[in-house]
Amino acid sequence: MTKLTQNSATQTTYRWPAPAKLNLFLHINRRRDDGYHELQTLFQFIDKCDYLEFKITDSTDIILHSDLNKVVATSDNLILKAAKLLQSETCYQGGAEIWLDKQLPMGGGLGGGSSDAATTLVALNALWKTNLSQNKLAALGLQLGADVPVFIRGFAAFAEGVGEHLQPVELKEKFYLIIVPEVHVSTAEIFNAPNLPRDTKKYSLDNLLQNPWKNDCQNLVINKHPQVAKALDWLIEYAPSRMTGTGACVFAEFENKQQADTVMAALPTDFYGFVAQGLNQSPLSVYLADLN
Ligand SMILES: C[C@@](CO)(OP(=O)(O)O)[C@H](O)COP(=O)(O)OP(=O)(O)OC[C@H]1O[C@@H](n2ccc(N)nc2=O)[C@H](O)[C@@H]1O
Ligand SMILES: Nc1ncnc2c1ncn2[C@@H]1O[C@H](COP(=O)(O)OP(=O)(O)O)[C@@H](O)[C@H]1O
Repeated sequence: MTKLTQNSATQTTYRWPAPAKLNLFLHINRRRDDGYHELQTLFQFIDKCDYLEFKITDSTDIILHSDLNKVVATSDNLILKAAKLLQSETCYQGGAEIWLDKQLPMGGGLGGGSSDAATTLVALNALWKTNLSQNKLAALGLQLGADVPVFIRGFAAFAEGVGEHLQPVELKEKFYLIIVPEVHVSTAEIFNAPNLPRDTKKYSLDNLLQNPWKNDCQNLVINKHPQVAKALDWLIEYAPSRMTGTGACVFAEFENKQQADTVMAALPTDFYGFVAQGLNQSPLSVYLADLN
């Protein structure tokens, strides 16, 4: 991975990865009084990432350079929210310029926005030398989204609660063919749907690992979005396949890269997809360890 790069302002900066995740299974156990849902889910990272570059500035402004500014309002951007949260929490007196190289599809259940937020917290904590512990960063991350803590912790994990109780797991690092249907699925809309199943029984991790894996949001999304159903129908002919998160991306799992590449070569031209490997350690935590 190239670490040093020349950004548009011709400064030499570091290129921090913000990897995607898959939910290898996703069970919804209960709706809490605050509207959030208790889940049991299995997170694994994949080796497909957004990349962020940071320059520390004397002014307190936080400036983001990205095409994303055209689609996501500045006030909603999780990168800016993360940087401002860290700044106010630590009373840091400077700011930052940030460059985002967006590679991950948005709203696909791959967690790109949450991962960008986590990388921003981890990178600025190092560059600003604000020295917050990982526990503190994960707690700040949770204020931004239920998925942010796993990206800060950096290990594949069995998650409970709303996604913040994390237990490390060693999984096979399989290869996945991921199809990105041309549809944006809103996480809030799925969780608010009256017919979402919300009563899957809680099981022990051992039990869950030994039984077939499923995603409780999948049927709802398939019924709403024929593009997701079509992608899954195609994939399932080749290998065990499911949806990640609240969709819309679907993935098939393979023991080796050659098998995944062979099916990828047969992908109909009206689908967009890519092959990625599952990772038990996040590229962000590998990167941080190499820097230190
Ligand atoms: C369900 C998951 C599984 O990974 O799906 P994806 O979003 O990646 O598809 C995540 O936990 C999502 O996490 P994240 O995307 O950070 O969600 P948040 O911004 O915290 O919440 C968005 C909305 O989803 C609902 N929500 C989210 C998480 C949760 N455990 N229960 C909920 O009910 C809430 O209505 C909330 O307003
Ligand atoms: N830096 C960011 N990257 C992607 N999406 C972002 C970002 N900041 C805010 N968002 C918002 O978060 C939503 C969900 O993004 P994303 O994490 O890609 O999807 P998902 O939660 O389905 O995995 C986007 O549709 C967008 O409105």
